[in-house]
Amino acid sequence: MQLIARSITHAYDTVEVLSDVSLTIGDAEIVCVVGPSGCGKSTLLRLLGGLERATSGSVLISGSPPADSLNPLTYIFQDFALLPWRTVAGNVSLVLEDHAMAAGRRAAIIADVLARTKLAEFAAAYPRQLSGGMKQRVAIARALAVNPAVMLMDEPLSALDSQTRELLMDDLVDLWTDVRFSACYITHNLAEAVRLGHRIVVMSRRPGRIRDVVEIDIPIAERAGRGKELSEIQDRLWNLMREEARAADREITDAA
Ligand SMILES: Nc1ncnc2c1ncn2[C@@H]1O[C@H](COP(=O)(O)OP(=O)(O)OP(=O)(O)O)[C@@H](O)[C@H]1O
Repeated sequence: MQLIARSITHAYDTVEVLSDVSLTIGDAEIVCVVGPSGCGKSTLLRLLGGLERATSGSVLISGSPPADSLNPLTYIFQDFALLPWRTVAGNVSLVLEDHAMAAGRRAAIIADVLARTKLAEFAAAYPRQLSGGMKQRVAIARALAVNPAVMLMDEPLSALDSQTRELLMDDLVDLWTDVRFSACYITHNLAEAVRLGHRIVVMSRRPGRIRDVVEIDIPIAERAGRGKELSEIQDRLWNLMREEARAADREITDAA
């Protein structure tokens, strides 16, 4: 299945936030979106997921989601969005409870995604007992439970400290190698983008337009050992973004 944004323009009242954005998230592809603060990245993700409707342009799905997909699109947020009164297994179960299925199948799905996210031993724990990294792994497990065609990830690692972020990036690489999920992955962090993205979409400042798309042809599983090449790509991205980021920063400061 492909998720396609076709010439999206979006405004809130008179403020144009996105302008003529077209992009495709293909099968088994992680597309990272980077750009200065306020350029409309989260808005783009909400439009892709159908939470809001674009002022003009359209979001299309081409092809079929996996046969056993319960939800073609699912979100992963920065703040994990877990229910504190439910256990780890209970939080994952939540997304399955709207779907008619035998209790045995539900339990099997939960066990499978907890194993994939290395949380099997923590099934009975509550979110307050978990570190930030583990909480985000629960959110990832919950997203995987519906076997989505595309995961919509809004800065999923940015609430975590840098060591935890590194560990979770390794986990995401392992997971992708195992499951080959597709994702639109919003981030401020260029190191994350070059580690995880097959393609990196660089946005201009608001109204966000696509300034450039950088493809990385190093296999994701090999990137941990290719630091020099990744850092060159990161420099290239930063050169594309620097002036836009500076201008966006001045804009926000001026408005304060
Ligand atoms: N529901 C809304 N109503 C009005 N304005 C909004 C709404 N959501 C976002 N905006 C405005 O749209 C612009 C883009 O916001 P958005 O959160 O999409 O940007 P972003 O690139 O994700 O920002 P950041 O990188 O800081 O998270 C901002 O100026 C924001 O204030």
